[in-house]
Amino acid sequence: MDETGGVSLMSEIKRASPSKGDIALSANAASQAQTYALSGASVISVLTEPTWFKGTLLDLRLARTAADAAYIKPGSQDYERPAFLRKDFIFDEYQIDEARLYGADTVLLIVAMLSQDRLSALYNYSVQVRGMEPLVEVNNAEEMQRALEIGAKVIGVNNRNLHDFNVDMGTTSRLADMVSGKDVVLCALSGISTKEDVEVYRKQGVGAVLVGEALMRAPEGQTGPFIKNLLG
Ligand SMILES: O=P(O)(O)OC[C@@H](O)[C@@H](O)c1c[nH]c2ccccc12
Repeated sequence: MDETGGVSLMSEIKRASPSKGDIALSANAASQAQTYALSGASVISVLTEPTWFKGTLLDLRLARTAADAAYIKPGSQDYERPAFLRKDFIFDEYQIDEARLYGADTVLLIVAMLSQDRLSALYNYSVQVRGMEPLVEVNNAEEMQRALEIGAKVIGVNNRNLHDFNVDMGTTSRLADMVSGKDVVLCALSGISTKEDVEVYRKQGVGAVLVGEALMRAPEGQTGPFIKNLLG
């Protein structure tokens, strides 16, 4: 997918989560996004959900604006501009419009949350009306089948089970065969924190990894080096 050994990084801005509680409450979305952008992240995922993740749509706008502004600085053109993902529980077309308005390039659609009809309608709306190819999240073979049925091209396997929050890093690996040879970018989501994790997925044909908590917990000044190490 890119020059960094084939695996792209989707770096996430996430202050809190239902499974981990508070992670980085005082995080500044703008500076976090600049660091991600200038360290080689291909996608910046911004949690906009307020109740469980303590995010806001304003975080998305600030992150997008700050990352764009960073590219005006001399010497900042070493990396491609990252794409922005609105991470939220999307169940209505209106939220897709909202995502666009606040600076997102695309949205997350969670298969487990939607009937097949609604999943398909939201997917088609995003692609055909807004020109945005969503990240479609699955957690098992049945959901993967549903994602393939609607024609999803970017499929994320969440290693975290949304019912009990257990993380099983093998979840992505076990489903990888279902997309091999298809025109699909397979993404591994959750629980990723080391170069070794990324390497395992790279060998299995995973195109992108999404990292949230590990990046949000990186000590001050260490986020950039952490990213470079993950990708290097
Ligand atoms: O913080 P981690 O372990 O790197 O995981 C991030 C990511 O997978 C997670 O934020 C996520 C995956 N799917 C979601 C759906 C909604 C909200 C959040 C998510």
